Amino acid sequence: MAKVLVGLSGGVDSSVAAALLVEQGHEVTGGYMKNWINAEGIPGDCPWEQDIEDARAVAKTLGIEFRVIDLIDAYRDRIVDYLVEGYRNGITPNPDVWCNREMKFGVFLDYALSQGFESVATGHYARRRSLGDGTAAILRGADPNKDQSYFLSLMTQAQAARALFPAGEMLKPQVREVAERFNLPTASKKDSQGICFLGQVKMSDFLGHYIPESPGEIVDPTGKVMGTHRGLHLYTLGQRKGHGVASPREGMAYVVVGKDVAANRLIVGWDTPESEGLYASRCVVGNVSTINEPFDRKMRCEAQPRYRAKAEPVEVTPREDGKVDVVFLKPQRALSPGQICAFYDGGRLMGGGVFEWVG
Ligand SMILES: Nc1ncnc2c1ncn2[C@@H]1O[C@H](COP(=O)(O)OP(=O)(O)OP(=O)(O)O)[C@@H](O)[C@H]1O
Repeated sequence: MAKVLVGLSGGVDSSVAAALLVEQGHEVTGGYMKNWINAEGIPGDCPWEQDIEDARAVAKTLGIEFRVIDLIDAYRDRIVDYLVEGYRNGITPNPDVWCNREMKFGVFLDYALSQGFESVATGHYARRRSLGDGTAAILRGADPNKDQSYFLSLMTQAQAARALFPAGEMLKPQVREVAERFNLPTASKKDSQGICFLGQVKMSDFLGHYIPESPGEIVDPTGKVMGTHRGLHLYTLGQRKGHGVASPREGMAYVVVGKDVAANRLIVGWDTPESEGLYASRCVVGNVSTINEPFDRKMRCEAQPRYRAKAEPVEVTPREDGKVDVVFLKPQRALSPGQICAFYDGGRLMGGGVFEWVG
């Protein structure tokens, strides 16, 4: 039996993770990470007060200790600044993936270890397997519709060794059943969506607080002016909606196919493999982190370029600078610098990195 700190977010998945650990006989404490409190004037819709109340009520029902841990400064430094800087520099950052590495299994895990806990548990839909030699592997969650292992792809072995994901062994309907069986006050709470601290607020409204708009022309690949954009940082390769260029007819959509930074022009084209710039097979992935084995030689595995994308066969070759060259056997749509590339060996998460160059 272990002393475990469970990240209680006020949602049903982490409530059930805590309940299962209590049932298994562990010594469990619930911890809410206070990351973001909608500071004055910054657009956001983080329901943190309600979430703390819900997390506290879950802990009470389970008869476990509950703590609120103030990580506001670390969150601003490690997640919000990274997000804003990323958009400012024209990349597409993924704060959810970094949050797991830097916050939940970063400063929150450090806090847990300093307080005598052995592990941090979360409600992620992923599975962890002890490999017997003190190391651990992370597998895709049992529920293929909910699998969240992609978000854990920048975790290190040291972090995986201390992690527990009890809800990831179940399907979502089973998680709701467990919540009802334990009479948890979150049993029928709606799942949260999008980037947690933004809630229903649009990313563009949030960014508007930090980055001024800088309008320019939207052009098609021949240079014909099609409209006006509000600032290149607000658009992502492959984006279909929100650029304001109407589709001429059913089945023909304009999507973002490129950015001409020097001329401050956004380029739109047809959503087809023939559109130059939209599909790519070769890329360089940096910030590489692996959970079990390093990429120390040329390897075949699968890579998942986005949360809801399919993992596709790739060849990975290590480079002198610590990054890896990745070649997708089939060209992929809209790979964008800043996004996370998660590597898998079948159902096992090997690690991940950040797309730095796509060609
Ligand atoms: N503010 C927080 N404090 C503590 N733990 C958190 C917090 N936010 C998220 N977590 C942990 O990280 C897990 C995954 O976070 P995510 O935001 O993806 O939640 P989710 O999938 O909606 O799960 P839940 O139903 O538990 O909210 C949660 O299940 C929880 O264990």
